[in-house]
Amino acid sequence: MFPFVFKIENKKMLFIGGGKVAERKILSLFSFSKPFIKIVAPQITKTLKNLCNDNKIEWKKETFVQKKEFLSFDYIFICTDKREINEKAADFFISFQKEINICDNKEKSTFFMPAVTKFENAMLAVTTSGSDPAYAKKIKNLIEKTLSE
Ligand SMILES: C[C@@]1(CC(=O)O)c2cc3[nH]c(cc4nc(cc5[nH]c(cc(n2)[C@H]1CCC(=O)O)[C@@](C)(CC(=O)O)[C@@H]5CCC(=O)O)C(CC(=O)O)=C4CCC(=O)O)c(CCC(=O)O)c3CC(=O)O
Ligand SMILES: NC(=O)C1=CN([C@@H]2O[C@H](COP(=O)(O)OP(=O)(O)OC[C@H]3O[C@@H](n4cnc5c(N)ncnc54)[C@H](O)[C@@H]3O)[C@@H](O)[C@H]2O)C=CC1
Repeated sequence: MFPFVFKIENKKMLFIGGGKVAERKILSLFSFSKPFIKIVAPQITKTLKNLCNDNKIEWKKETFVQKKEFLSFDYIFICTDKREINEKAADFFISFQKEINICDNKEKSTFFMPAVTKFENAMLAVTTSGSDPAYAKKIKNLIEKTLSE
């Protein structure tokens, strides 16, 4: 594992599932940059619907099925509340060497979302590589608080 910093401005990101976890990740991405984001899910949160209405993201209102068109995305975030669906989707994208982040499967994920925050001239990302995400959040909050004092 290595904590690279990627330019994501013109990248295409696919979200499978648009619930609370997807919403948190999308807001986190948007607080740094403006990638192209498309969600495939039968239902999405109110906040995500608002982003759609403002043309900030796109929403395909359907359950996920494996399609070649999804292979044009650079990063795939798999965040449904159904473990078997997540796993099947993950295997599909892995077979095409895609970068994938799965909300409930750190073993199969090829990248993780760190706990992040932004300062005027710096950004902070804390990760435990999946071993304790709540701890990553705690350290981030602690450093954020200390630096803003
Ligand atoms: C592997 C990873 C994959 C990924 O999602 O990228 C992953 C996986 C899982 N998280 C779980 C639980 C929680 N995750 C959070 C919070 C965050 N989780 C984030 C990242 C990651 N989470 C990646 C590893 C990153 C790392 O370790 O460094 C953060 C840092 C970034 C973000 O998501 O934006 C964000 C904080 C953002 C912030 O506020 O700054 C909280 C706390 C809370 O929500 O307040 C809880 C409740 C914890 C508790 O209660 O103990 C579960 C169990 C689910 C279940 O039980 O069903 C799994 C699944 C598993 O472990 O397999
Ligand atoms: N990575 C992390 O930080 C965390 C991960 N989790 C995991 O994330 C999972 C999802 O959590 P929430 O977002 O809170 O759930 P949620 O219930 O809010 O959202 C689930 C989303 O999946 C969609 N969905 C369901 N079946 C689908 C299908 N076949 N195709 C496409 N979309 C489908 C739903 O329409 C909805 O948009 C949890 O089950 C848990 O395992 C939970 C907490 C933190």
